[in-house]
Amino acid sequence: MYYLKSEQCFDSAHFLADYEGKCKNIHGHRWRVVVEVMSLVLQDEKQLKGMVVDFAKLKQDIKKEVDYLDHALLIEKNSLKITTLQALREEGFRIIELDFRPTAELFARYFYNKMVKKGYQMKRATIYETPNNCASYEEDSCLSIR
Ligand SMILES: Nc1nc2c(c(=O)[nH]1)N=C([C@H](O)[C@H](O)COP(=O)(O)OP(=O)(O)OP(=O)(O)O)CN2
Ligand SMILES: [Zn+2]
Repeated sequence: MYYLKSEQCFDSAHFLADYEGKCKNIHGHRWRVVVEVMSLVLQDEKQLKGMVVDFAKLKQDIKKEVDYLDHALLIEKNSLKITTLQALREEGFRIIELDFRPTAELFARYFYNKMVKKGYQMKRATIYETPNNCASYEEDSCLSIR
């Protein structure tokens, strides 16, 4: 099996609703997204010969997803009062509502699934919330413990 690893970063704010502690406040992170793809075979065509995928394409595909979340306030749907959300939007802030709690674990699953939808065979997606803390999502190991 061949494995490729590529990473991108984005800077965004979030908060954890229903969290007792400092992370209930709006705060920012430089989120580091590390994507690992895999393949049993390598390509055979001239330009891509000997590659799983061109790093340039992999990088571009990750960057597209990461850029969507960049410089925004990432909120879990229904975690702010409608009037608060409206007021923030009226101020012109970029707000992205997510249908999940914006934790590192769930962002890892989010990026994993985004890359699967683009046709990649995923090994793992890892999200660093801080330089010291990260969460990973993968599905292979889940299958083997069923
Ligand atoms: N399992 C998880 N735990 C926590 C998450 C998470 O996504 N998954 N997220 C948070 C908060 O978002 C918080 O910003 C992280 O807080 P903390 O670990 O305390 O980070 P610091 O800013 O203090 O950075 P360090 O580099 O670790 O000092 C909380 N928990
Ligand atoms: Zn945080």
